[in-house]
Amino acid sequence: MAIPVPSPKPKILIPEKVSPDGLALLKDSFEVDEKKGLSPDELKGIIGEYEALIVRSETKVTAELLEAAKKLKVVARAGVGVDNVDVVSATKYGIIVVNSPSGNINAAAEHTIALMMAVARNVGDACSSIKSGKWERGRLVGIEAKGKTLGIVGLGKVGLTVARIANGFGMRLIAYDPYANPNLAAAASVTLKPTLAEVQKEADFLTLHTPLIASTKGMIGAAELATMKPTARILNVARGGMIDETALLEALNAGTIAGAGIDVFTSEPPEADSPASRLIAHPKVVATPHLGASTKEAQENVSIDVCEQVVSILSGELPRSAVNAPIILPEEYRTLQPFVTLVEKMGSLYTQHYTSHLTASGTKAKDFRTTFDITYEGALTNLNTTKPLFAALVKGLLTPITSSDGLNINIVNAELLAIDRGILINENRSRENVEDKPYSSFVTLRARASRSPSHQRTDISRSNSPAASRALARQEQEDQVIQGFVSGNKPFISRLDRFKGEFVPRGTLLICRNFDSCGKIGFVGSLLGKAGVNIKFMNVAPLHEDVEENVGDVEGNEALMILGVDKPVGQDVVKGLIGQEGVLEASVVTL
Ligand SMILES: NC(=O)c1ccc[n+]([C@@H]2O[C@H](COP(=O)([O-])OP(=O)(O)OC[C@H]3O[C@@H](n4cnc5c(N)ncnc54)[C@H](O)[C@@H]3O)[C@@H](O)[C@H]2O)c1
Ligand SMILES: O=C(O)[C@H](O)COP(=O)(O)O
Repeated sequence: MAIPVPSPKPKILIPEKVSPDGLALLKDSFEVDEKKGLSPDELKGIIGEYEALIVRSETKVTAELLEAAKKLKVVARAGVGVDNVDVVSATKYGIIVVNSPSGNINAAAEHTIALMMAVARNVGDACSSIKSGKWERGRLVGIEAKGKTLGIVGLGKVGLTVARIANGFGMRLIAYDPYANPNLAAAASVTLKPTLAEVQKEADFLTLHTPLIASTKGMIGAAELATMKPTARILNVARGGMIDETALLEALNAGTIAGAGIDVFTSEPPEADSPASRLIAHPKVVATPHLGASTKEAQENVSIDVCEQVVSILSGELPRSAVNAPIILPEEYRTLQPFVTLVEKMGSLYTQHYTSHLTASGTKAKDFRTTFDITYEGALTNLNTTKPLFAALVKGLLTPITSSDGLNINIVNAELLAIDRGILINENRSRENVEDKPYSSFVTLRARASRSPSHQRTDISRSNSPAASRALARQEQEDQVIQGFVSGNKPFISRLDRFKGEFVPRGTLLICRNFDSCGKIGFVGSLLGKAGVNIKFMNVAPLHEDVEENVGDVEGNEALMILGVDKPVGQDVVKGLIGQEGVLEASVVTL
């Protein structure tokens, strides 16, 4: 009689130090190999045997490694940041990437407070001094946190936790975060300021808690440091690259900044003789080697969180925090995919356009609102569920302002994430006849100027009285509106703000509001040409008829110019456009 050969257990590779608490969940059903210190070539040589890979921030999960990982189903990051994982390649190979977005929040917040107190009381300098046999009580007098102003940049999960702890120290709390939930800020006694400049100017301690994204890269440079108090101290437990390390070094040397507490660096570990390594050596700096998440408790949390998800995936179930999770289930794919793409692009266009446009006064107008109506018309009203569209909208709205690390939006968690951010989305279906339009379904996204109930607008629009018509015109002026449709499986935007005009939401777009008169196109084209930017297509959108009918002549001669360009347009070029030749406002978006 043939003896059945037991099928081998699936294998899991762990090339870094991950807490054993999570690994214990794996050991019965899987073969768990903990192999530290592998070179990239050694890792590539063995990865083909494994179905799961669990890493922290040190293992580089490259496209080359993933290509060799023929059996791999999941890469689990025991922490938040997936900067070390090539997520695009993982998605291409059908490998799910999961992380633990909240397991180390408290650890990062407490580490920030540890650095703040160490910098306030010269703990680093005092420790080196006493260890070298000195007794320098006079030189090492510090300051107290009580009564001082803590400026928080980025009031998300870690920023809010820092605020709550610092509140207990009796500090005054101010923050800059254009997308923060005002209710959560108020509950933590934090006053939100409209600009980073105000926070910089008032802060005795300035602490950074944003993701590293285009808008935060180098956000604290020489100009920003120059506006801070010379007694101010600066803290970074978020990501290297947000503070210009050379500028900070110069400010510390010049005595225009009093100290710094730094856990993260542009390059880790920092190269010898780099600005980062000179900062680390500076007596006014307390530095730690990316230890924000390195507590026993946080490591237990993240390890259990990701190991549970590895078990789910290897058992054929959906994980709770997949970085590259699908928004749509396979059976819905065919009908919904083009609309999911459209709605996600509308959300992303909303956030980028309304929070990055430069106006004639030269100031950046951040106008991110939190109450939205999304209306599905035509064939879309017959859908069984709009959950994927809702998730796509939340993803579109939030992705431009969050790094891929922290935000894994899918149909399961979209509503919760929106609520966390204080975002209210009313979904409506309208059976209005769209047969006269060149498409069968379209979607309207309306960000309300105030939290007025969604039915109010319908009531106004049904009335024919002049007063109601004026009220409608006012609302049209104040609401921010984006409308789109799908034709031939391709998404189109048909209205942006008060302007109608069809364009494909893809690539980099320069969007200018200008007086509708001759010469604009030539002017913008020549400025872009000088900057080496090529125009791929352009579209002029006049005022939308709803607005035109009701507003009269006041702004009737304005139009929107949308230019598809072949590369990003620098802020200096955008600034050069505004106020010239009737260009009133401009924004650059990448979709
Ligand atoms: N040092 C460590 O070991 C460690 C540990 C955990 C987290 N982190 C890092 O800490 C940072 C914060 O993490 P989190 O979990 O609180 O993230 P989060 O997404 O919860 O919060 C980030 C906040 O930044 C805000 N923001 C985005 N762009 C902004 C801008 N231009 N200006 C001002 N605010 C802006 C967002 O609105 C959000 O509220 C991340 O960079 C994360 O990678 C580091
Ligand atoms: O992204 C994170 O979770 C933190 O930066 C911690 O990274 P680590 O797991 O390498 O300590």
